[in-house]
Amino acid sequence: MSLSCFEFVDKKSQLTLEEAQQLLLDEARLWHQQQDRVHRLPLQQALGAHLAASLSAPQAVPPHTNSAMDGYALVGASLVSQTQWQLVGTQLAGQMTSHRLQPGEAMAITTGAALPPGADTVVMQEQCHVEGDQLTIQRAAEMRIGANVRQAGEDLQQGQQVLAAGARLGPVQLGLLASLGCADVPVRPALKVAVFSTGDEVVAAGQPLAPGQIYDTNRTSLISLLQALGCQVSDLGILPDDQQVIHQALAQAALTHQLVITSGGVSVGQADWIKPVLNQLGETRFWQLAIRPGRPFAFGHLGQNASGETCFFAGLPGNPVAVMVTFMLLVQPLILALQGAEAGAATPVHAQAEEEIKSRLGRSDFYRARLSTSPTGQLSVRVVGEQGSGRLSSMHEANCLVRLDEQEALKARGDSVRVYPFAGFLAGYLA
Ligand SMILES: Nc1nc2c(c(=O)[nH]1)N[C@H]1C(S)=C(S)[C@@H](COP(=O)(O)OP(=O)(O)OC[C@H]3O[C@@H](n4cnc5c(N)ncnc54)[C@H](O)[C@@H]3O)O[C@H]1N2
Ligand code: MOO
Repeated sequence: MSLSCFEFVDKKSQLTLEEAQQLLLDEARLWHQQQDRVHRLPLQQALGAHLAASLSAPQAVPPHTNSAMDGYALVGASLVSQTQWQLVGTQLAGQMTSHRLQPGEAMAITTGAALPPGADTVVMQEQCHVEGDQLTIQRAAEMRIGANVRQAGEDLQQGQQVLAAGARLGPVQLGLLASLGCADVPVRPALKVAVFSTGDEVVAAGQPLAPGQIYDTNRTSLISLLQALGCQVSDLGILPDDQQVIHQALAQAALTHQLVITSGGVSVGQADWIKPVLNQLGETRFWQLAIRPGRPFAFGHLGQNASGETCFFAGLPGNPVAVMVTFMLLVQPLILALQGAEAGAATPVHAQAEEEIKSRLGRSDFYRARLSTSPTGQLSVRVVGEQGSGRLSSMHEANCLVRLDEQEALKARGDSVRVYPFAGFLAGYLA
């Protein structure tokens, strides 16, 4: 809890967002050089994981040339010379006839069935007429040779790189690997992350509130954000504003995790113990950023865990919106990098300001806002709701953050502004 009434700020010691992001990515790169963590997961357990190695197609997809329609397979050149074809059998999906079709012959075929030898064209059933074993085709001469046929390897060729190392495995990527017959994949193991809330005033949901107390918002937000990134999360509860207890709890958590995250107690108040404890247990790599919300943000190391790996620490501010914003801008890129992702921090898009926007202070200001698309495809954005960093309800109204830097103190209506859509952060698979 911050009890100090004065705000003394040494602006020179505050990193910009980009400086902080770069430092986090450098730390993650170093960490990866020190250990080569790979394990194999069955495809259906690999959602959200990152590939540890690039993967090439062991075989072509589709493996055989096949029909895209239910209909009749024939020799395409015969469409101009014939008016009738003799039906010589049926090829269902999963079957493989050895009969080689001659120009005057046709074979009934279903969607997905391999083309019989000699055939190169399929005519849709709806354009055909069958009597006995004789097939006639409406406007046969207008048909395209090669119509309704999917060539072997037209989706993926054998040996072609399908996914690069670091790719995030979402539903699309997992489907692609399944189409190649992969039963399991080499991935980076899920990051083990411990989450604490801190503060004497903070109470877990389900308990009665005494005067002066509030419910714990941040643990729930953080745990769900971490789960969406595929982390293995330990919910370690709420710590009181007590240096000894915090010291003990962080030291213990550092033994079995790769990242420990706290919220609250990271500012300059009399009861803010996070920074001193971080310095006792390990080291602070940076503290205080030139962003709002989220200036008090501590990043560092808590020494080594029981596996000999560096255990990272992120001390987020207590205000619930500052938690969300610093997670999106800083913790998420760190986690993605530690989990071996190829993508870095989210990049902004540009949109027209629907109204004037003023920056409030000499740092990067992130406003909760709503991004819309006009019928002509023009992106526009307006700030929504109250911007106090304790006011989570305006986060719910918003679908993006608008960023105004120190040198962009005022944006007029119609000016272009930088926007970070939540979809880019929260969907994760887009990263
Ligand atoms: N003199 C100064 N005071 C403050 C500064 C500063 O630079 N100088 N920075 C302000 C900013 S910016 C923020 S953000 C806060 C961050 O302070 P702390 O990280 O020490 O956080 P607390 O003081 O513990 O809490 C802030 C606020 O958030 C509420 N909180 C805390 N944890 C939770 C939780 N789990 N769920 C819901 N709400 C929580 C807490 O009750 C406070 O209201 O410091 C400013 N002060
Ligand atoms: O981190 Mo604070 O007020 O900038 O929310």
